[in-house]
Amino acid sequence: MNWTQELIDSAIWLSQVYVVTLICFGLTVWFLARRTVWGRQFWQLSGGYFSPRRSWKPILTIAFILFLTLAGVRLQVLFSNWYNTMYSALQDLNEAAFWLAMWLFAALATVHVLRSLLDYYVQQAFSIHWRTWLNNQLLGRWLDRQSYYRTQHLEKGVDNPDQRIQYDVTVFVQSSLTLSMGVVDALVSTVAFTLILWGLSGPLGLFGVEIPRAMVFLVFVYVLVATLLAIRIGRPLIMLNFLNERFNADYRYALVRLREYSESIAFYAGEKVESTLLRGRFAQVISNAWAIVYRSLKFLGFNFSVTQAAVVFPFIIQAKRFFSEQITLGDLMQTAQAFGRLQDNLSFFRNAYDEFASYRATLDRLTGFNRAIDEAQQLPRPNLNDHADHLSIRNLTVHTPNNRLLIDKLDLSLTPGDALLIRGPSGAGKTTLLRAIAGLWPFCEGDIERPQDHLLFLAQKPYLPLGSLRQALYYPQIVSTREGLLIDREEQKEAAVASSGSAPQNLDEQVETPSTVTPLATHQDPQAREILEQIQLGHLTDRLDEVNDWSRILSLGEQQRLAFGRLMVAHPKVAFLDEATSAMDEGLEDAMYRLIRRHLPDTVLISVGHRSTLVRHHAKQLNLKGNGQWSMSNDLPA
Ligand SMILES: Nc1ncnc2c1ncn2[C@@H]1O[C@H](COP(=O)(O)OP(=O)(O)OP(=O)(O)O)[C@@H](O)[C@H]1O
Repeated sequence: MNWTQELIDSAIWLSQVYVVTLICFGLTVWFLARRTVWGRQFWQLSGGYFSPRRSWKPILTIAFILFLTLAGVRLQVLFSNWYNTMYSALQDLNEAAFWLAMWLFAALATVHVLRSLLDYYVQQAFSIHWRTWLNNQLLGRWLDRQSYYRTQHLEKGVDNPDQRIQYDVTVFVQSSLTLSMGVVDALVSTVAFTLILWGLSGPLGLFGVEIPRAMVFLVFVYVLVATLLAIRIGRPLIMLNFLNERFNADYRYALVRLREYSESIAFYAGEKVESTLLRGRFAQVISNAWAIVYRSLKFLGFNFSVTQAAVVFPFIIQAKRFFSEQITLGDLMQTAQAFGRLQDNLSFFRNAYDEFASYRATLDRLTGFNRAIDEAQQLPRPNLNDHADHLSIRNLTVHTPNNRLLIDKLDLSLTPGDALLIRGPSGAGKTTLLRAIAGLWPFCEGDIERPQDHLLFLAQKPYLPLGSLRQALYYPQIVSTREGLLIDREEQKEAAVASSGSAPQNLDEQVETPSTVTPLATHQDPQAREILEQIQLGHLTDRLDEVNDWSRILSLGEQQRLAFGRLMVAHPKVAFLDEATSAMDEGLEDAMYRLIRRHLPDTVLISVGHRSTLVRHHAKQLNLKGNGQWSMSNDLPA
């Protein structure tokens, strides 16, 4: 074999095959994206990423990855030829040729290692960019126009959105790449090794008929039959994998809720109920896992048998020609190697069926997620004019999701400095009215005028974000303190480096949790400290920059006072207080309302509450009856 010529041939082969593959790859993607369900799903999710109008980079990178994949195929062909050279040298007892083969191997192996590393790097970099783009897309859509909230009003909501955004995106990107490049690799290798095998195989007599180049035909028939059977056996795995993701996510969610509501559950001593629920969900996971095991046993058992039978097959067929000296030992070994490669390549489709099954399940989940967002955004909204600087409601009718009338044709107008108290029996629709004004409630019609950005809603249990107390106070404004998570990430990197020298131990201890992170430098911010004093949380001024789970540390009354602090920071034009003082004693409640009135004299206050002590802070009162009827009373003692 002339290895100098081989080098030139390889360059020519690579350039020709590259052009052909590039065209075929493009046409196939185009065809699949138009003609198959999953192709359309893929395009719906990622068409934007590959659009040249956005950037040429993704397409160019894919083209480069394709080139590296083909270079890999060519290297395998060269290795196959090398086997022939080496075994022939051994058979001829040609020492010089043997040592030359060793040098050749060193050169081929070096190129192989470099190509593999470059391929790994480019594929990973590409996946990370693609994943970042897709994550931003989904996250943007999920947060846009409150889809994360409104999807709960859909008839068929969306389960485990967290899993879909975090996990499925990663799997989708990785599998798209490995599957598509796997197919290219398998197809091109199939052609290349078929040609090698064609040159090496001879005729075979079967039932009195002589089949020329029998081995090539036999391997194709063999793998084709095996693939068809494997697809039949493996089909149920698609559904089982889909269910596996869902059941695991459901179980994880139940565990997260146990953590979130640990105190309430502990007070109720609700361990039995929780345990039943958790065990029930885990049982689902396990029974599905068994179903996967049994189905995989059949599937893998079949695959293993097919692969094992293929090991001796080429030797048996070529043995006669070898012993009659028609072919050399090198030829025999190359036949076995080429047959093995061909078998592997053709079997790619059979073996990858499993991965393709979960890939389709992932596609279903991601497109289902997108569809739910679209539907949520199409849910009706009241006519919201959010450019006004006052609050005015005309003809507002509010229903429950099952069409029970809550409020009928409400008219209301409030000017700066007004204070309105909404009262009524439980379930009358007080909170729902606030939801409607916020634009969150789809089941209402009418006209609402209100300011756009200067609204603040305080719920009975204020939401405290993850982070420092300062961030909780300024929420929803973004505060430029260093985030605990940032520090965490640095620490994780350090831990990863520290553990790289030895087997990782006690990673839990090496990576600290946010609550034990070194306290951040306290900001000398007089406003925040002053506000804390005014809302009677002066004892917390030195802990403003402590990152902690504040919703667990602060009592409900303290959290409600912190929410009043938010009002003072935000200076809203309209503030909604939904039972926002329920956990305070009457003295504190009075102090908080007076404080707000003193600091925000022009803010429109709309409170929801049952306590009669609230009446004195509100000159107007709206009474909801719960059956659509309502009444307004004005000029109560302020
Ligand atoms: N997401 C929902 N799906 C179905 N029904 C809902 C939903 N949200 C609220 N409702 C129903 O709408 C009605 C009004 O609820 P809302 O929370 O507004 O009452 P409320 O007057 O604030 O009561 P409370 O004083 O007890 O807080 C209730 O009957 C409630 O069950």
